[in-house]
Amino acid sequence: MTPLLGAIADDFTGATDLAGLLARSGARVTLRIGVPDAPDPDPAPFEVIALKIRTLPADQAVASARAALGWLRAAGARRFFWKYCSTFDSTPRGNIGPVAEALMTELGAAQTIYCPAFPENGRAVFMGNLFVGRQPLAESPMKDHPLTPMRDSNLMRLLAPQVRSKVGLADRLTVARGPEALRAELDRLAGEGIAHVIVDAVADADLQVIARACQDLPLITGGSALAMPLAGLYAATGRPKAGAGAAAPPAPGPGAVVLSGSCSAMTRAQVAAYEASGRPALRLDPVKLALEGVGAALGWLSTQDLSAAPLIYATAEPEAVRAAQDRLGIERAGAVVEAALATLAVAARDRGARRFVVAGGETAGAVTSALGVSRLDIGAEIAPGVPWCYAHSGGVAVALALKSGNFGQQDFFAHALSMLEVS
Ligand SMILES: Nc1ncnc2c1ncn2[C@@H]1O[C@H](COP(=O)(O)OP(=O)(O)OP(=O)(O)O)[C@@H](O)[C@H]1O
Ligand SMILES: O=C(O)[C@@H](O)C(=O)CO
Repeated sequence: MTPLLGAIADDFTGATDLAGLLARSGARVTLRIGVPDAPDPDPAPFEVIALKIRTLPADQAVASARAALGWLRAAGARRFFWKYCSTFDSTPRGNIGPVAEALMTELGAAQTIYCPAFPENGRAVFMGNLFVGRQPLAESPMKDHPLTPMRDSNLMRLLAPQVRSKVGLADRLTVARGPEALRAELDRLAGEGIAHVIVDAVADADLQVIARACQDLPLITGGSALAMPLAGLYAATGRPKAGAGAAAPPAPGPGAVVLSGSCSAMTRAQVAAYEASGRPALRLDPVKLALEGVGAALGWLSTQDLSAAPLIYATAEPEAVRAAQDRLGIERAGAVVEAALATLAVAARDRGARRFVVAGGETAGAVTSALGVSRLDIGAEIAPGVPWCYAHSGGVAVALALKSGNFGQQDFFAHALSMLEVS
């Protein structure tokens, strides 16, 4: 069937987040890692392409997003979703705005909306300002993110330098008046030449209103949560459902590994809880990795019983991250960690690991690429925005939980693994 929605995600955990919430509609969701080389004769109702473009130079990000759009259009999609982080992570120059503007041009769209709100995970947009729980974004732990530190909470100010056309706001007071009022406000703003509209949302009911008002736009942009009511609306358009939403696990075997390159506050708590529960764990030091390579970590892994699901992490407090970045540079510090975790993932698979819990979007991108995964089927949700995903890697069936840095409860790693426990 032709896809009801074609989505492009700027990182891999973001893509599984989106795919998991689309799957709540009950319709089949296929997640492609990167732009497929060939068309698929049987695309799913919801097609998601995962890119790793959040921190790339804007021209490269735009080129990848255009290629993804081309594939989705060729598959028959006519409505599109540009998914970025619920904490609006971007470099100062992009890539949220440049990609949105490029997709708008391709689609002939005069206006689009931006709504990163994800109420279930504590992300709310009010008067154009993004909150993480009760904290403004710039006062939340996101201010210390290793690659995209967010030091402003105002989405208009963040977006304006990233786009050529004018940025405006449809605020909560308008959203509270319902879909028709929001539609009228978007038309009024369009009349003023405003192409990029931040839309407030603090609760799921707001997302329902926004979805109803905007469902016919060729391009919608936002966090994953807005796609959830959209999926419900599109899936209810009377087309047959192509298969059930959640895929079944492929009996992945007892070996497991947890790999964490996320330094978010929630991941730090999850790493600490997992280690405290007595699981084997190895901490990676980026400076040591840069000087000595990954050999010692591979040696450690080779001695581990993978049925105990060992943890390997570079996760560290902001001061330690800054110290590594001062020594190596921001990019190199991230890259050595990503490369090491990717190598360790392949080594773990070759020793029998079949379940992989991976924390961090950039990290997940590096790991899935190294595992040679090109397509994921979406399974049961472990936590809001984190489903188990099933794939093939090196000829074997594997299960992957790609966890966004800030998602999940403290016991996430053990909880995820227990869902696919093999006796
Ligand atoms: N100790 C460290 N020092 C410096 N950089 C690190 C360290 N540990 C991890 N990193 C890098 O920090 C980056 C973390 O980004 P990543 O996207 O993986 O996590 P996240 O941003 O918390 O997750 P998400 O994007 O899903 O919210 C990666 O590039 C990783 O390699
Ligand atoms: O939207 C989110 O918060 C996540 O899906 C994400 O993009 C993390 O990288």
